[in-house]
Amino acid sequence: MDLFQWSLLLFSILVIGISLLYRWSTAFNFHCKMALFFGWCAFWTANMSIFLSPILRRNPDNMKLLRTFIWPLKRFYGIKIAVQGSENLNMKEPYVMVCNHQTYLDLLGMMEIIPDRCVPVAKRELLYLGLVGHACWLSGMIFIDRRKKDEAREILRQAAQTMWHENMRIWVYPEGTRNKGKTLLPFKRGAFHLAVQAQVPIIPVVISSYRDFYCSKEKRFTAGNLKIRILPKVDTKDLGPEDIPALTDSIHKRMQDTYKEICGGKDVKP
Ligand SMILES: CCCCCCCCCCCCCC(=O)SCCNC(=O)CCNC(=O)[C@H](O)C(C)(C)COP(=O)(O)OP(=O)(O)OC[C@H]1O[C@@H](n2cnc3c(N)ncnc32)[C@H](O)[C@@H]1OP(=O)(O)O
Ligand SMILES: CCCCCCCC/C=C\CCCCCCCC(=O)OC[C@@H](O)COP(=O)(O)O
Repeated sequence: MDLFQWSLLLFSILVIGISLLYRWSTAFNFHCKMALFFGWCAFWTANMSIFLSPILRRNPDNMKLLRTFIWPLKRFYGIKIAVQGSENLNMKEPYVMVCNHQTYLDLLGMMEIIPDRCVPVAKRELLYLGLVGHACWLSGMIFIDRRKKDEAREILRQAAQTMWHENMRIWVYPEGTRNKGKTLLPFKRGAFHLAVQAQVPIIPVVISSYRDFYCSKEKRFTAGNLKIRILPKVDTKDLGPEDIPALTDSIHKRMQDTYKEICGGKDVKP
């Protein structure tokens, strides 16, 4: 091989090496940040469960603790969260909040705006995460088994009865699961039945796409900006079960349009 061929070979090795290193370091960075996320949540919930359970009773007020624990995470990650429409939460009465669900990181956005005495509806599997589950239970979260649909509806019916009595707000991810698609999934009806049964307003919340700074498939997680838009309340007064399909569809459409708007006017991949 002459000098030119040697230098070509060396150059190719360098380019491949640097791009591999970059890929590995991006993936390494991603895994470290995700480990921090789960480790952080596990650490604080375990502390809450072990040290505070003797003095705490199951109460939605304990959500304040989870909210405080989570708060520093966005700083570590360099995620700037811009909230629009927070005035729409200035209500004393109970309400149901519905929000789109993309990744576990939605917890950061949720805890940024979740009002006092508001608890999420969560999948029952969370309860089985030991001390994490216990802390969630202590915070008054509502657990449903998504496979036992009748039981889930009954749990929500009971929640509807206690919302006024206990002055509670409830946060539901109406897509029912995390969604990495370009558009919102069709909504499950539980949140809307809940609001109609309790005769409380619904407040739609939309979180913008994470794709600029986070993608689990590409193992990419950098600093970035997130927008949260809280939409005006939708009244459910005098609505009955027959109105639920139309109510669900109209809120889905508003949230879908808002998602598109806050993601820069285009369908995007989170
Ligand atoms: C440091 C800090 C750490 C913090 C760590 C932890 C933080 C943790 C945060 C946790 C975040 C965790 C986040 C998570 O875990 S998200 C996952 C859990 N959450 C959900 O799944 C909520 C969304 N799901 C629903 O709302 C479903 O509807 C349910 C599960 C209730 C039923 O499922 P199903 O598949 O059956 O629902 P369908 O909508 O297709 O409806 C089918 C039919 O049933 C009718 N129907 C529906 N509902 C009701 C009702 N209530 N009363 C009377 N009827 C009702 C409906 O009209 C329809 O009938 P028709 O209209 O076609 O005739
Ligand atoms: C480096 C990995 C280490 C893993 C250690 C696991 C220990 C668990 C520690 C902390 C748990 C934090 C709990 C975060 C819960 C976020 C709730 C959530 O967003 O659940 C997803 C659910 O809405 C929908 O579930 P699916 O999309 O149907 O599934």
